[in-house]
Amino acid sequence: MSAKVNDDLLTERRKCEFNVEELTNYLDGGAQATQNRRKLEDKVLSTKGLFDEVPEEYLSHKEKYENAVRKAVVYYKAMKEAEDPNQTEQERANATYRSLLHAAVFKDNSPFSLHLAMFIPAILGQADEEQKKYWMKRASKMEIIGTYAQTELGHGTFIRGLETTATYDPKTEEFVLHSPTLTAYKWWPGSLAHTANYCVVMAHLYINGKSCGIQPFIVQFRDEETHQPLPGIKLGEIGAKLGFNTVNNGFLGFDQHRIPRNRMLMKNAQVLKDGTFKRSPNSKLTYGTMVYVRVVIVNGMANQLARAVTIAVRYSAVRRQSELKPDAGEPQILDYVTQQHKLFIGIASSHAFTLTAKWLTRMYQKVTADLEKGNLDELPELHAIACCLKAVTTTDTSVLVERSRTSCGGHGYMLSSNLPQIYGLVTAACTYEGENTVLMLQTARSLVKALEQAQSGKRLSPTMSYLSEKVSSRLKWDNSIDGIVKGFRRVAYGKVESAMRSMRKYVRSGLGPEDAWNMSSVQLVAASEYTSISEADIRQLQDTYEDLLGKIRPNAVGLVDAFDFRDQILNSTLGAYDGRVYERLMEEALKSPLNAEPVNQSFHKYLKPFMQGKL
Ligand SMILES: CCCCCCCCCC/C=C\CCCCCC(=O)SCCNC(=O)CCNC(=O)[C@H](O)C(C)(C)COP(=O)(O)OP(=O)(O)OC[C@H]1O[C@@H](n2cnc3c(N)ncnc32)[C@H](O)[C@@H]1OP(=O)(O)O
Ligand SMILES: Cc1cc2nc3c(=O)[nH]c(=O)nc-3n(C[C@H](O)[C@H](O)[C@H](O)COP(=O)(O)OP(=O)(O)OC[C@H]3O[C@@H](n4cnc5c(N)ncnc54)[C@H](O)[C@@H]3O)c2cc1C
Repeated sequence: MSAKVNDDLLTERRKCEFNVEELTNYLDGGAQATQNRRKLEDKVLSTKGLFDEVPEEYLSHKEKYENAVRKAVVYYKAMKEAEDPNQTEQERANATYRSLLHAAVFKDNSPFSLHLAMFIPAILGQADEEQKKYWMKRASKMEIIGTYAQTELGHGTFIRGLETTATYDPKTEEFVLHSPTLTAYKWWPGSLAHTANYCVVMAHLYINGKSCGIQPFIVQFRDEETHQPLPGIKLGEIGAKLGFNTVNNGFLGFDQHRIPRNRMLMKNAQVLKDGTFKRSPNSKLTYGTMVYVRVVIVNGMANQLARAVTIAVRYSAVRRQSELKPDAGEPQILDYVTQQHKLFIGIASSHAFTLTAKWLTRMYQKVTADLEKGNLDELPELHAIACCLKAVTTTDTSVLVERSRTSCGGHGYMLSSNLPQIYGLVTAACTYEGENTVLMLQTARSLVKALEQAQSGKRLSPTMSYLSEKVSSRLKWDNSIDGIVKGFRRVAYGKVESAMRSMRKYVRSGLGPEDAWNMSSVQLVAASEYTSISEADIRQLQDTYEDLLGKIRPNAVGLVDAFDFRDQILNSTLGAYDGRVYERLMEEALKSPLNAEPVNQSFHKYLKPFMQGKL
């Protein structure tokens, strides 16, 4: 018999003014997609051995990793078996697109995540047809496990500064991979330490002493039978982190490690047997895997933020605290407008990121299809947009997940709430796949170029067209959606124009272009994101905003129920559908190994002698 649902949550669900299932279907892309997703979740989550006997927060660093590998094997086998052969690739992708199935199994991400998130996309995007056929067969059947090894101890952002070398030896038709310094060691790649046995390595190619830029190489670094590191390979784990502690991030050093010529992924650039180098049509095509993951991250943020606000809103409907009016009893904390302010922006942002992710994915698919036909025209715009949206959505999600945590008081600080772990996952995304400041500056680079083109009368791409609109200096402000968008466009135009004016001022003062850029870089980053609008407008917007909070209030629980996360996926004492928060907090607390005995051995070993002055 299922546990009794909390009365306040029942009341909230009765008050909801819209059809929750309809919103769930919309988010999934239709009723059939909801059905597919739920069927997939039913199948996978009913698999034995997927969940932890002991909560992983009570395991050692080593036990956590070993437990995660145990679960990853079970999980990925269950996912493979659950796949519906009658579904199209697209339907299958949709079914997992919104599902955070892996989050039900891995609170801190999976030791296989890089295999799926980067190793396979790197092969798909960087291998020639023959290489793709061979490596995709092995990688998709999990015969090999891979990762993406680009970052080094000494370099992460500056790819052209990577020190790992790949020197072509035409006599043996091999590349010699070498880490000339400690800072050249690959450092950070997920799964690298003990899980994977192959990786795509980004290394500086040299032929006859001449630099041929950064190229991708597929490299085996562990024996497929014994899993021992191969000769000339130094491997290890980089240590405990804020989060991602079951992703097995590692380091790898090469000592004159030889690989055959056909291990350079040669879709874009090629090295012939005699060492002839055939350049890529655009050297930045080598960076293509990162563009893909930045697009995926936007959708991932939407899902993670939805998970956090579901937990915090349901908890806020159950938690009663303080007095809003004398003798009126303790209200639900969700009735405090400050609590609504903290949480409802998170609900709205998750929906905004979901829609943005769909739009960006379509743009990515179009540009990728054009690239296949040799048309690179829209690649710079895709890069600029992907940089901006990855940076903005990860920054906002980190802020909003942390706000969801602090809105739950002390219980939000419990690992059993799962809010700290979700924060650990999303805040990492502000750094990986391109540190956010660096990516915003890439976008700023495109904005400055676009404004210069607009000022010389050239047509701009759709996403930059706001820079060529002659925006009147006194825009008639109204708080309609259209009016607000126009306001933002005017602010955005002003930010770019001001940054550019600042750079020109520095150049006139005698600074070189690079120093002028650096001096203006705070403004340039601001030009790539949005900031405030003028004073007078704020009051009008504020009234509208507070009115909106009141309209959302009766639907808040319905809005998060519509995300349709199962309790296993929320994995939270505060966010379960039945709202039995206090019982769950106690159930989880009793699982602490410290509660196995009333008196811990440290009393007799240390405390008692200390308190009796004998230590
Ligand atoms: C798990 C829970 C969370 C849920 C989220 C879901 C996530 C899904 C998967 C998550 C799983 C695992 C997580 C771990 C994954 C993380 C893996 C990594 O971190 S891999 C390493 C990532 N590293 C980077 O991103 C490095 C960032 N640096 C760069 O990209 C480049 O160095 C640079 C772009 C900053 C500069 O490159 P550089 O060669 O120096 O170029 P210039 O600045 O000189 O010139 C810029 C010029 O080039 C164009 N350009 C740059 N990059 C690209 C590109 N990618 N595509 C196209 N064009 C590009 C740029 O537009 C400029 O053009 P101009 O015409 O000259 O202006
Ligand atoms: C959880 C996690 C997982 C990761 N997984 C992988 C992986 O699987 N594979 C992989 O290859 N890498 C991985 N990385 C590494 C990640 O890609 C790098 O950390 C990231 O690219 C940033 O590089 P960095 O750490 O060297 O920082 P740096 O590049 O040294 O940046 C440090 C600071 O300097 C600033 N800075 C740098 N350049 C500029 C500039 N031009 N203008 C202004 N400011 C600048 C940055 O904004 C930042 O604040 C992972 C990282 C994390 C945190």
